[in-house]
Amino acid sequence: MTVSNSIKIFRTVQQVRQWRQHCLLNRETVGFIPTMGALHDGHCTLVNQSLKDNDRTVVSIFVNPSQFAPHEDLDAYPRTVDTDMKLLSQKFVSKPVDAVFIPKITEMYPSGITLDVANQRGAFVTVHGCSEQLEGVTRPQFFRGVATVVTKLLNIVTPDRVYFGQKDAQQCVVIKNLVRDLLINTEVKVLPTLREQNGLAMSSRNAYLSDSTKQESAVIYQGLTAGATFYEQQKDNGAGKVSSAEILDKIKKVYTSNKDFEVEYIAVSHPETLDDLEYVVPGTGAIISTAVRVPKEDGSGVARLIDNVVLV
Ligand SMILES: Nc1ncnc2c1ncn2[C@@H]1O[C@H](COP(=O)(O)OP(=O)(O)OP(=O)(O)O)[C@@H](O)[C@H]1O
Ligand SMILES: CC(C)(CO)[C@@H](O)C(=O)[O-]
Ligand code: BAL
Repeated sequence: MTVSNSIKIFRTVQQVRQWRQHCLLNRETVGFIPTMGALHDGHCTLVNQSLKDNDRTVVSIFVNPSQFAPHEDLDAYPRTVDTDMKLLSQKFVSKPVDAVFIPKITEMYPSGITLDVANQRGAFVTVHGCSEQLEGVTRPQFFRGVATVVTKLLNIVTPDRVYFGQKDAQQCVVIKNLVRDLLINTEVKVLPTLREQNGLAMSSRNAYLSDSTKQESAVIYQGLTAGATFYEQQKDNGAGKVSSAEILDKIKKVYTSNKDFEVEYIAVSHPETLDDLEYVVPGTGAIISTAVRVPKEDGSGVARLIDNVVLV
């Protein structure tokens, strides 16, 4: 166990468990933020909330292979541990995070792992619902991989509270389901999406984009906002329910303005089950979510950006 600027860096499960045991003996609550690194201000809002809510805060940085399909960007995914550590030591002036867990793949997957979607050795936690919708259509391995790694991480850290971002809305639903279904004694907190000034959701994958594409990608949130504004207007006019087709229409009109972007899906879904909704009923609300493929700066293909807005 090494200490850097008072932040403990753990590489093994055993080290985290010892530390957690210590917190328990001292009756200290623990907040946990799982990440894949390449930290940005969106991650920092999760960390800040944990620092406020808990006596101790631990962040994990682990690019989890089992949630990537073989053709996805596992190798290219930004790995910036040194910068991440600087940010975690400098950004939070009142109180730094207590610990960072940076395991190797073998530490997290002691029986090995294969990335073959049909036979995912090592990724075995399935969560009912959600896996065949939205993100699950294009990334069938994603939810099994996320559910597996988050279960492992929660088993290791056993935090009082765990923090996720609304940007990954479907992931949040999957994790809430798994915490409930596997009777895990941790409170799941979901915090709002932090955005760039132009509205683009902050994301580690934004590092793939040129400045001009980042500017143009503002259209993603503009479209979602057009849908949300239409919904609010209908609601204000006293509509008992609002047609999803009409909401989608407003969004699509905005999206046609950019021909280089390929819209993978736009969906109006139930906020808890993520089932497709024909109508949105005020009070129950909905999530409008989207995935858009935009050109990468280095010409090596496309980056897949996801975003969503919540209707109430
Ligand atoms: N803009 C944001 N606002 C709030 N939370 C965020 C934001 N971006 C990511 N998070 C949350 O941070 C946690 C760790 O996410 P991750 O490390 O995958 O970063 P990311 O920016 O989502 O990366 P990616 O580009 O791979 O989607 C997740 O719970 C995620 O939802
Ligand atoms: C939750 C998570 C850390 C699991 O690898 C990842 O999916 C992420 O960063 O959103
Ligand atoms: N933040 C989601 C992680 C992923 O896209 O793999």
